[in-house]
Amino acid sequence: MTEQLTRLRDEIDAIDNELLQLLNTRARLAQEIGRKKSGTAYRPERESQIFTRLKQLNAGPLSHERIIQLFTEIISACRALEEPFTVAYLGPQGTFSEEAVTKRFGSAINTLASSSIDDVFRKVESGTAHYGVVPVENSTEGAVGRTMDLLLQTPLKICGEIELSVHQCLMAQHSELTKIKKIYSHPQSFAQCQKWLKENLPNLHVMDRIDAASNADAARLAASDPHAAAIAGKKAAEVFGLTLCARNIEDNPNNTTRFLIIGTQHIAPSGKDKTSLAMATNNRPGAVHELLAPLAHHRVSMTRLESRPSRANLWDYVFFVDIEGHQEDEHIAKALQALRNNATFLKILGSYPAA
Ligand SMILES: O=C(O)C(=O)C[C@]1(C(=O)O)C=C[C@@H](O)C=C1
Repeated sequence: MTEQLTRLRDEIDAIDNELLQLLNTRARLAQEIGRKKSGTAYRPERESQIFTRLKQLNAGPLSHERIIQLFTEIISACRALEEPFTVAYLGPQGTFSEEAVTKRFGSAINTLASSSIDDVFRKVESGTAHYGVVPVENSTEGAVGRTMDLLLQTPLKICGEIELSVHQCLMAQHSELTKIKKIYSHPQSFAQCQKWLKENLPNLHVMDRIDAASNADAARLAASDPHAAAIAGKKAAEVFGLTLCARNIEDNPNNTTRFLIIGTQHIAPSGKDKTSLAMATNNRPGAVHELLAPLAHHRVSMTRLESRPSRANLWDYVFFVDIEGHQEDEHIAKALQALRNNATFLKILGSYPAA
């Protein structure tokens, strides 16, 4: 080893020693905050402010994304010292929902894989889990109707949102593509990877594509067959001990799924928030225009508008609206009051930091 290399490694050792001390000092401060504050340890508004500040300060060479990932783990470890908590998500293990949980909460939490979106809501409502993570919309597939229907009925609040780039990978027991005779995946994932499959595995017939209940299930099946591969997220490869043969094989690299964090907690303003609402109005010409007019009047930006058939009456609709701002911001509070006067039904689903 050259002298220069030894010197550089000595410098890294010295920095690691400092980092170690600083991390434990940070952990002790978090413990002290945990003893002093009332309520739960998880404060998404504070975490969002920390990330915004770090992104502003970060001069590289580490990317913003890497910095957020590293600090998510640091905060996750500190939070766990304050209070361990459990997050339920749409399972099985190895799904994109699980990736979303780790992206936001880090790995120092307990997770509970649940069999359905209903089951995630039930686990949080009954107190079995402190928070739940459910998909709400995908940039190519659209809204997840079941999540929206349950938001109408539940006493729970939206406490946060997570945006996850959905990257599909081909995985198998080995990386020899020539040995692969069949592929398992969820039909939606097959649809998202058509072009790659045609170009890279042209000898595989459509008949050799076998639908699975979920991507994670596909990975589980491929793990027991040396002639099979699966298309799934990279988390599934970790869970089932598979080799990644190809990454990012989706036709549209911007495919994103948005998840909601649901819980019982009221989230304080972070300075960059969203508020989600569900509303209904009379079924007559111009009613929707009138209903939403207060948003324009109070200069509130709407980031999403989605309608769902109401379960109560045929041809009645519920409108799901996301706006920029927190319900405690003055102009938002005024707009909400005006909306309440116009609507036949209004439910504030939650105010939370924007992803
Ligand atoms: O500031 C707090 O309330 C903390 O508990 C500290 C801390 C952190 O590690 O920075 C940990 C958990 C919270 O979700 C937010 C921040």
